[in-house]
Amino acid sequence: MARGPARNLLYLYSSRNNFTKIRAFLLPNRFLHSDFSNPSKSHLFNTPDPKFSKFTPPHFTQSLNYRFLEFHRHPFSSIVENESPKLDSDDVDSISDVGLGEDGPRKENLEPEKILNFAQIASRDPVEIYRELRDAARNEKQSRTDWNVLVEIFRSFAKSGWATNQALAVYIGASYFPTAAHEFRDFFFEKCKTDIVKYLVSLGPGIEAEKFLFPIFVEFCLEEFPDEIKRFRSVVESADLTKPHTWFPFARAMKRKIVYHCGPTNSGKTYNALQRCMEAKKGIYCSPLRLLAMEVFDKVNALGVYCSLLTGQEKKFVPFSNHVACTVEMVSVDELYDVAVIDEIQMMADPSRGYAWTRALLGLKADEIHLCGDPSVLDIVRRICSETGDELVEQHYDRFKPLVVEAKTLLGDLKNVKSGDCIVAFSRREIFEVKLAIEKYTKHRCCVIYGALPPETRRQQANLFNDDNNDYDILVASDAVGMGLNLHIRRVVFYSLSKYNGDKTVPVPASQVKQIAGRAGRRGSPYPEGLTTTLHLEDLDYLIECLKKPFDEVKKVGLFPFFEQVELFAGQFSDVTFAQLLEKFAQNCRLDGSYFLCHHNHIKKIANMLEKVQGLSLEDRFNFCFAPVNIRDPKAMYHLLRFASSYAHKLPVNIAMGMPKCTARNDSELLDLETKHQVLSMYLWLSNQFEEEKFPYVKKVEAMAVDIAELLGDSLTKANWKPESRNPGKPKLQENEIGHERPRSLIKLYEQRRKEGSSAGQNLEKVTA
Ligand SMILES: Nc1ncnc2c1ncn2[C@@H]1O[C@H](COP(=O)(O)OP(=O)(O)OP(=O)(O)O)[C@@H](O)[C@H]1O
Ligand SMILES: [Mg+2]
Repeated sequence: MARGPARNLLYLYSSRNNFTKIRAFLLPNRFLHSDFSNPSKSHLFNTPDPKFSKFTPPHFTQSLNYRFLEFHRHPFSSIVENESPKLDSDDVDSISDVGLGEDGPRKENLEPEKILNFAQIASRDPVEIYRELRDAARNEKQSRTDWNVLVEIFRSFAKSGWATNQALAVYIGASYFPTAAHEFRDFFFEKCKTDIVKYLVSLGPGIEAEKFLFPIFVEFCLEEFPDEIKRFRSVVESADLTKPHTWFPFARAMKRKIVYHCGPTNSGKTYNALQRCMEAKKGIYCSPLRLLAMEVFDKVNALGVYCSLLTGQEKKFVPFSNHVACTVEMVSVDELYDVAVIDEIQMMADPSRGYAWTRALLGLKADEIHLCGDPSVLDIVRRICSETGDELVEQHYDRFKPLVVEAKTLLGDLKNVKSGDCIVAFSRREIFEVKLAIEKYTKHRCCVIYGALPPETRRQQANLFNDDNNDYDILVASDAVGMGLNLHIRRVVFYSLSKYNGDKTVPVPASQVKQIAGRAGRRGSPYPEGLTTTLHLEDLDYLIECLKKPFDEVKKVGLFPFFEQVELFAGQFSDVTFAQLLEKFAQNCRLDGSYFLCHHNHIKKIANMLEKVQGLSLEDRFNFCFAPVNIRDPKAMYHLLRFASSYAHKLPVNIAMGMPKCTARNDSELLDLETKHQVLSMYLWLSNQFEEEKFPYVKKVEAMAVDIAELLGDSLTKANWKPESRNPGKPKLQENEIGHERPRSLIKLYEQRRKEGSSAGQNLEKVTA
């Protein structure tokens, strides 16, 4: 296809290819982005080609090389990649010459000469445009209408998310961008030239104009703000979380084999991975929960393989053991293992704790690593393995027995519960309401499991439920039941399918519904075939929808900086609090496209509370902030503050907490026991993070924790009172007179209101207020 200058113009306004895309290879920066994101296609642009000669003046290549270096080194490659035009040879060949396209800027009625002029402006080197403006004596006069459009264009530029992101690439920070954009506007207004203004006006306010202005803006910034750029650059470089696989050179030096056991719940993933681990000379099992680490510790030892236990709270060293069961946060990336198991690998995407799984996968020094989990992170694990150079073997599993949905439901009446049922509710309050109602209106007795209970108590309740020789044949549980415990559940009944997320009540995500429902029917239990249903008929459709839904593919997994990285970053600032430092880190850190920075509001809340404690080093603060504490429980927070103060004053940290004498007689006594156990658990955790001599009461605290866990278990088996709320501000569900039936399905209301077109969150808040 012959391409003369006239045809080149038509390329610009092709109807099949949008304007941006085509303009992309006419402008140096766009050109570069293509080059950068897809080196294999770079020949399209780098080879001197007569067909583009009109748009590639000789100095262009020079300026391109310079930019290429800049962008190549810049940290936000993912941003640039996302923005890069996907231009390939087909794009060029398929450009039709039928006329103007829909996507172009207001060009429909432009005369050919104007198009030609604009094409020339669009294709000019921004460096040259910038210099021309800079060297101009003053602005050329513009019409009022054009001026007004120009003002709008610059207003939109200053607020542009796209430009703000792109500016990071040249180390103009997001907080500095508005100032820089403002100065740029003043500069432009002072020097503007009619042909450029006309071209901008033809584009109008929006992304097209922003993309045209941006490279000129960059030239302006490089010349005007070298100090700011330098400062921001060193801040950004010290918050570099890109290429996390390079943080573990020893693991990278190894030839590791990764085996991904991929499948739904109850399909034998953990069983098979553990078998392999037990056969190895030296193995480690990384658990998502303390409870599960304890289960594996017991199981492996019972099978005759010596195994130690390591969690934040306890270190049980078994003599001669070469195996260890630990919580994933505690895994050592220094020790060498033959086989490692990382359970529930999909937790890599957990907004708060994901970093611990990512670290284990990237950093473990093991010849063989077995990952167990659902398929949601399979793709990202493939990507990570191609970066790390590890071999990946995939083993896919199906459920031993399919999960059956009971369409009848409980018809809204808890009297229809049957032996072996697990009723799942999503708040402590609902759990106790359900227990109370079942025990009042039926002959069944209930065990309870929820997140605030110590693992020992959850286990005791699980054993009580699994044991056939007692009346405790119903389990009432929160989502804490979704992972870890070996439970003999015949049927999972969802009391509701909505959950308070700390802000508002929302439907429970499908992946969680699947995980919980999948607990019904376990191989080796008296009920190998699982059933699931809902209390209310109107929730059934949502349950079925969730179970049918394929697993969402995870696009990003969590990361969090090590202390050393935070320390390096802290060196850039003086006079900022630790919470502010974390905030700044989050604003400035650089991440590759497959990673996100884990939520750290919890850490910031503790950091703020500890701000008034003098004498803690940065490292002490960092460690205290990870303490396992319920930030919504003021008593627990008070004890943490007290521990940190004693530690800072170099005093022995004491527990100073009375021991309850008897089981709880009401809900507030039960809440008190829960808090007391959490405080003891926190003490033990801290004693493992800091020098033990600073926490001299570990033995006493361990004994107290065992006693309280027992008291909690005994209290729960007797509990027959109405629940209280630890957090009075939290929305409560409506209660009906007898307190065991919800009046209406929240999910149904949610769906209905969503159909009506208003926002789900607002609606549910109305329902739950
Ligand atoms: N080959 C096997 N022989 C005997 N028991 C098995 C076998 N495979 C699995 N089991 C038992 O089946 C149950 C479910 O297996 P496992 O815990 O490995 O499933 P999973 O896929 O990891 O489920 P989850 O997602 O719930 O963790 C366990 O009690 C396990 O001991
Ligand atoms: Mg498992």
